[in-house]
Amino acid sequence: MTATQTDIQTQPELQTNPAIPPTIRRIVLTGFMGSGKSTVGALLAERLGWEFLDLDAHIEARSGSSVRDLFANHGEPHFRLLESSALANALGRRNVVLSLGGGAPEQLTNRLLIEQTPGTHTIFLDAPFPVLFDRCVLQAIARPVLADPAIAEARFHQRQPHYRRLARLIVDTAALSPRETVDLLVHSLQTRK
Ligand SMILES: Nc1ncnc2c1ncn2[C@@H]1O[C@H](COP(=O)(O)OP(=O)(O)OP(=O)(O)O)[C@@H](O)[C@H]1O
Ligand SMILES: O=C(O)C1=C[C@@H](O)[C@@H](O)[C@H](O)C1
Ligand SMILES: [Mg+2]
Repeated sequence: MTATQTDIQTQPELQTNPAIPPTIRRIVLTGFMGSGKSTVGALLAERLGWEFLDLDAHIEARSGSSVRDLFANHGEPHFRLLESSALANALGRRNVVLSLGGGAPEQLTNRLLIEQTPGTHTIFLDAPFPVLFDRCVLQAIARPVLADPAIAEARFHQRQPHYRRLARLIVDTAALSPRETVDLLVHSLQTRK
């Protein structure tokens, strides 16, 4: 553990409702499947006292179907249309931590929406593909895009530049727990000028 992480964990004032710059109106978490967007997003929202919105759950609520059924019954292109529409809707909210699906930044229109919505602070949760793959295998969540690991790894590499370009902050989560990742994010947000 680094000195910075130790310092963060021993500062009790960082634990609840930390003040972050008022110019940040929403935090968007991006990264590949298994990077922890949903897990970290929920914890971060709790720490900030903000709403948490998971884009996959938002799509499921709006369509009345699971992500798995949307892929299986209508195909990925249809899912991507619903994802773009749900994203546009979600970006209208303030004081929200929005966790994207891993593929949302593949679409140019989605990247433009994220970049051009004022007050949006995007954070890229990164880790090497094998780490992410192992995390996903341990979870009982259906991820259609992981069905063929070789294709999934190719998409991981294709997406990396998009994740990076969108991000104000990039965090390598490979050696961190979800809690340590949140501590790091809160500290970074608080010290942002
Ligand atoms: N440092 C970490 N940060 C976040 N999650 C971690 C970390 N280490 C291990 N994990 C675990 O990895 C899994 C990440 O799953 P999660 O569903 O949050 O990923 P995701 O990025 O939302 O994936 P998807 O794009 O498929 O929605 C969880 O089981 C979480 O506990
Ligand atoms: O990386 C992807 O393409 C996906 C990630 C998940 O969050 C879901 O949005 C869906 O399974 C597709
Ligand atoms: Mg998720």
